[in-house]
Amino acid sequence: MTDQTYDVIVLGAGPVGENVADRVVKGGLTAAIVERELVGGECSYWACMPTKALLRSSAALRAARALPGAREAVTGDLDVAAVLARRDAFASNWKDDGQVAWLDSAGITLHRGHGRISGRLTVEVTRDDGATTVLAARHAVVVATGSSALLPDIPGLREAAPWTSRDAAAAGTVPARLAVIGGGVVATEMATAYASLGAQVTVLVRDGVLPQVEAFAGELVTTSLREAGVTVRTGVEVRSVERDGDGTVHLELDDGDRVEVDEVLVAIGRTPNTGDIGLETVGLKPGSWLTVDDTMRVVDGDGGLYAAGDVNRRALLTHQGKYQARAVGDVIVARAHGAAVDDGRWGRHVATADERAVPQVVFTDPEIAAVGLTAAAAEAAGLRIRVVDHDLAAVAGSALHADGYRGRARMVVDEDRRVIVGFTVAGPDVADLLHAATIAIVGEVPLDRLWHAVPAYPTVSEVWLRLLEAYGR
Ligand SMILES: Cc1cc2nc3c(=O)[nH]c(=O)nc-3n(C[C@H](O)[C@H](O)[C@H](O)COP(=O)(O)OP(=O)(O)OC[C@H]3O[C@@H](n4cnc5c(N)ncnc54)[C@H](O)[C@@H]3O)c2cc1C
Ligand SMILES: NC(=O)c1ccc[n+]([C@@H]2O[C@H](COP(=O)([O-])OP(=O)(O)OC[C@H]3O[C@@H](n4cnc5c(N)ncnc54)[C@H](O)[C@@H]3O)[C@@H](O)[C@H]2O)c1
Repeated sequence: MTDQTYDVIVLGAGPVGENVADRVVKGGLTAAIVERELVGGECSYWACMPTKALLRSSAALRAARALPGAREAVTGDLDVAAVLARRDAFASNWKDDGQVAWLDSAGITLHRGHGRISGRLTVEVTRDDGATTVLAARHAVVVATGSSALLPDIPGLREAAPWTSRDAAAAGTVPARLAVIGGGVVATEMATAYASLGAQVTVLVRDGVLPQVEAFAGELVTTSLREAGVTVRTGVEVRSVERDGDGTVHLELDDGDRVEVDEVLVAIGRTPNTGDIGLETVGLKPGSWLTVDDTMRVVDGDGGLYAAGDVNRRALLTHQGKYQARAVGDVIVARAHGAAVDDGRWGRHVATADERAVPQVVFTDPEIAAVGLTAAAAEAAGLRIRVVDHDLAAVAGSALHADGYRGRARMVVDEDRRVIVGFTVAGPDVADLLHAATIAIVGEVPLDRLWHAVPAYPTVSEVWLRLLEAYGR
């Protein structure tokens, strides 16, 4: 029996679910959103916001210490309690009143509880007290349930109560010794943060540091982590973990070494939140990532099922998930109204940029900002490329920005089309340089035209001119 009917039901009120619901309501449809924890999702309370708050104060301190005059004015160390308090504020003290008020103002109906699909266009919501409500959708059910930390099957690990990204983001105290398993984005950002907060950090990496980005960027981060006192061990696997009666965690490595710490953070990637959402009722496999077409409609679904954000594995980033949300919200509205669907390449109803133009900033020291393909990925994709590198320290704006500035930029050019397909820059405070590259890639701006986009002097952006000069005209 159906209790309530809406045009669209969104499962999960993370940043992506919220944006899907907002979009369909703006398009004239009704929407309900189902959330089992906090409205705002992982990003607001346990991921993007709190982790960036943990990193920001020490980055500002580093910047001041890199400048004569400012350096002399810094007379103390980082105030850890103040950093944690600012982090708490950025996580809204783990309360979602503000987000709930926003849902209200946007005309979206919130159903609190665990949502499960119970057949085509039907969702059952189970509240904490066990009461259930059955919701029906006229047009679409959108799964935006996100992802959770993946735990490897290392003997003793689960029993040792390891930290996941959630614990690292929300910790109330800083452990004296922290081991980090993994070398990706979470591992390097949290190693940077906790080292700055005073922990003795050991990073245990199976492969290389930040394997997803250009190798020079991972090398710069490794060097600076080591300079900050972090032990970075690459090419090691953790064999077993044990927490003893005193709370000390003992890790045994595959080379026989042992590491003793107070907490161990596992940061080896994500698993989709699809294990208990009723996928079996619509012929899909519980626990799997949801494969979608470019309009975010689930492949092998029932036609009314969509998936956006982390759960479809296209790009596990908030901004990219919200981009998908705009496309999927609009396409649901178009289909509901029988309007034309604009699903051609770069059309309104598709998320084409997911393919080859995903921007990401890693907030380590130095920051890494990258968009599009790495040189290796471009070659693997069969492109005929030319790689152009430039030393970021050799740009007037960088030299002014900080003494001893270290950094590097790379552009990857598709030689057949003479357009940029990849851009990576590593250096202090480079995050906001990235959008220019994203525009160049998405706009497929010809290199000959880029010469007319003149970077202001003396800014770090002048690296664009240096890269073009190195490429030649
Ligand atoms: C430590 C860390 C730092 C990060 N930093 C950044 C960053 O700086 N920038 C960036 O772009 N990305 C960052 N990310 C990635 C970013 O957090 C995710 O890409 C983003 O949160 C995905 O949004 P989402 O809405 O798809 O999922 P989520 O944010 O995970 O939201 C999903 C929501 O669905 C709810 N839910 C799940 N199952 C059910 C169910 N059955 N019923 C009801 N509700 C359900 C959950 O409770 C949750 O609220 C970071 C990730 C981590 C782990
Ligand atoms: N600033 C940001 O934009 C930001 C920050 C944090 C996280 N995120 C997103 O969150 C997602 C999750 O981040 P993450 O760091 O957990 O994953 P990741 O995919 O970035 O890195 C995982 C790392 O773990 C290693 N690994 C995998 N399996 C392993 C195993 N069994 N043992 C040891 N090492 C193993 C991999 O080689 C890789 O280095 C990413 O997709 C990332 O984009 C984004």
